[in-house]
Amino acid sequence: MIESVRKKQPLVHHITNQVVMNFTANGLYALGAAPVMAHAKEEVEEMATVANALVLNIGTLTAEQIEAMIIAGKAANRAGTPIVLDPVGVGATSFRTESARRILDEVDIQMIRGNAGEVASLAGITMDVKGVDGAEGVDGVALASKAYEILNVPLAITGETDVLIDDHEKMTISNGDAMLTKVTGSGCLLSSVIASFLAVEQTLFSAANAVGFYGIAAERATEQARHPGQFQIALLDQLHQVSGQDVEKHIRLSKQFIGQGDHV
Ligand SMILES: Nc1ncnc2c1ncn2[C@@H]1O[C@H](COP(=O)(O)OP(=O)(O)O)[C@@H](O)[C@H]1O
Ligand SMILES: Cc1ncsc1CCOP(=O)(O)O
Ligand SMILES: [Mg+2]
Repeated sequence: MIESVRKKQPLVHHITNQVVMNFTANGLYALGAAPVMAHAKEEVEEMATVANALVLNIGTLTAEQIEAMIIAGKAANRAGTPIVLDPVGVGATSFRTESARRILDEVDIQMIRGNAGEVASLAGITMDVKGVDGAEGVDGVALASKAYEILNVPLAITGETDVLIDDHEKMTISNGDAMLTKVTGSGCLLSSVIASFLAVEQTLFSAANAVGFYGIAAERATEQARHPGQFQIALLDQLHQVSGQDVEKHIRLSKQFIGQGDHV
């Protein structure tokens, strides 16, 4: 799958937060995609129409930016372009929670990627969320079915184990390294990596492949860099180097088929 991404070099339009813009752009260039950050209401419709995927990330949201996200989202929907929503910090403030829910009401989202605290809050499942980091000790695997039942949008809930869910399947992926939690933007970059893969193939397996690819890159990065600063750079280097064969060989993925009624 990563080889198809590198071949296609998908244009990934981002409306994203101010903290992670540079890191995200570098991460996408490193893996072989083409990022563009375009936020102005006056241009997002045009940009989303030509892009191969759209990322809506509410990390440093403003009222005007949410308007731009809805304009871009509707344009992407008209073009059949996949959209990933990163609900950064949902649950921490009511503005974040209400804005993310408004986006979900007005735009068809192909995948929500967030930590367990964010996804639970978005679904209205009670949890304690502070800032933009996940709630402590929350089991994403247990949360996934309940949250999917409520939100009815494919989910990637990340943490020590990542869980992806749609109508048909639930998948867990246990690649990655805790060092990812020491670098700001590691979740945001993953959302953009998923969007790059969905630009090539709009399936849950494609998103799972993106999560595995990213986790393997992080594992290799920690072999070279034991501290956060070096790790951030090593991660970019590994996103450039990990191959499709590496993913096939090292992905730790388990699948569970979902029959009728299993979500309940
Ligand atoms: N304890 C952990 N061990 C290994 N990987 C982790 C751990 N916590 C998070 N990750 C990985 O870090 C990346 C970002 O996930 P997460 O920290 O949940 O996002 P966010 O930064 O949005 O809170 C994902 O690839 C996830 O698998
Ligand atoms: C620290 C911070 N504050 C607002 S957005 C942001 C970045 C969050 O990035 P991530 O969720 O990927 O760690
Ligand atoms: Mg995040």
